[in-house]
Amino acid sequence: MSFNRYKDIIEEGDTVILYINPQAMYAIQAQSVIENRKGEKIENVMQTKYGALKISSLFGKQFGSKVSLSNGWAHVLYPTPELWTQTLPHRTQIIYTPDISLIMFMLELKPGSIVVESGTGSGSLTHAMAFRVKPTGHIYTYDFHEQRADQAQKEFKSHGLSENVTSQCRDVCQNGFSDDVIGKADAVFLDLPHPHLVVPFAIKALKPSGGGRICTFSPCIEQVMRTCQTLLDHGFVQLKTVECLEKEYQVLNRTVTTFTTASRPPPPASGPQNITEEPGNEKKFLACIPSASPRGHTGYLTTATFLMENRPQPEEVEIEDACEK
Ligand SMILES: C[S@@+](CC[C@H](N)C(=O)[O-])C[C@H]1O[C@@H](n2cnc3c(N)ncnc32)[C@H](O)[C@@H]1O
Repeated sequence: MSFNRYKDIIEEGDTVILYINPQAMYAIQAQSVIENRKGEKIENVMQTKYGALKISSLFGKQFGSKVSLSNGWAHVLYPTPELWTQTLPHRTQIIYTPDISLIMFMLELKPGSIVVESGTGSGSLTHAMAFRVKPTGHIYTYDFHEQRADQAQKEFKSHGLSENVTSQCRDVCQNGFSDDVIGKADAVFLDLPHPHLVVPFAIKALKPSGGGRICTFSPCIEQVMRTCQTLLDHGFVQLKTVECLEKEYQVLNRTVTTFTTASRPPPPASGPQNITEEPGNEKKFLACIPSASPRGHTGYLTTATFLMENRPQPEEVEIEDACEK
């Protein structure tokens, strides 16, 4: 299975997105047999709101086709990074597609880019970035939580992304990035509690030619202020902080009844009135209506460019101790 190369037919071991409707989508591992709690091998049957699905019934089916559930139907889709972000098992808070698109745009990622990322978290952003920089680019991603780093590594492998992603367990606030990335990165992305502590290490990771980009994701403005000050102190320029707020519109059929002066019913007396609308006064049209519950704040994205000539001398830079924070 590979997110990188499309295939047509579902086989054992593939990751498949079971799409019932926009609110009910599941990432499933196509395995015919699984172990139950007692360690016994049993047939893998998935339960959904619309009934059961025998996973082995998917083998040989084409991605995109319609499949029967015991009380309905669904479509089986090929996994893309966007669908994965909507269905992945959450081990942490994750970054969603609207922020992801903006991050990749602001970091100027393209095929061949080398990116250093921390923390890996649930790997939502990593999948999208790996897809963007393939076939020759690479994402080096770090998380200090051992199980998260291991699980992410397993997912990158099973999704065929190992050629484009290296995942390591490491505390980047304390120890910076590993030696193999020093001077290699076109871009650094930080989504962890103290991004300002990582700025000096980010400089080491960025290409010495300069012009490298950094982006940090921070849920609160105090963290943004601290990060911006540190970026300025370390020679970054073109600082910009943005917040990505998605406003969704629904396109719906609507009907309004218009009244001419002659056909307008008299003002109601007391009690309920039975107003019958005259034919010909109804107007049907397509309306564009803002969603009743727009998505709210996720985080602030701060980007900046590193200029080599602005690089501070070693004695000018103090690397703060993470333990003091
Ligand atoms: C919010 S999650 C990242 C989510 C990720 N961007 C995604 O889209 O799935 C933050 C991660 O940073 C990791 N982290 C926090 N401090 C760290 C540090 N000092 N070094 C490395 N990882 C760290 C946490 O373990 C956590 O998994």
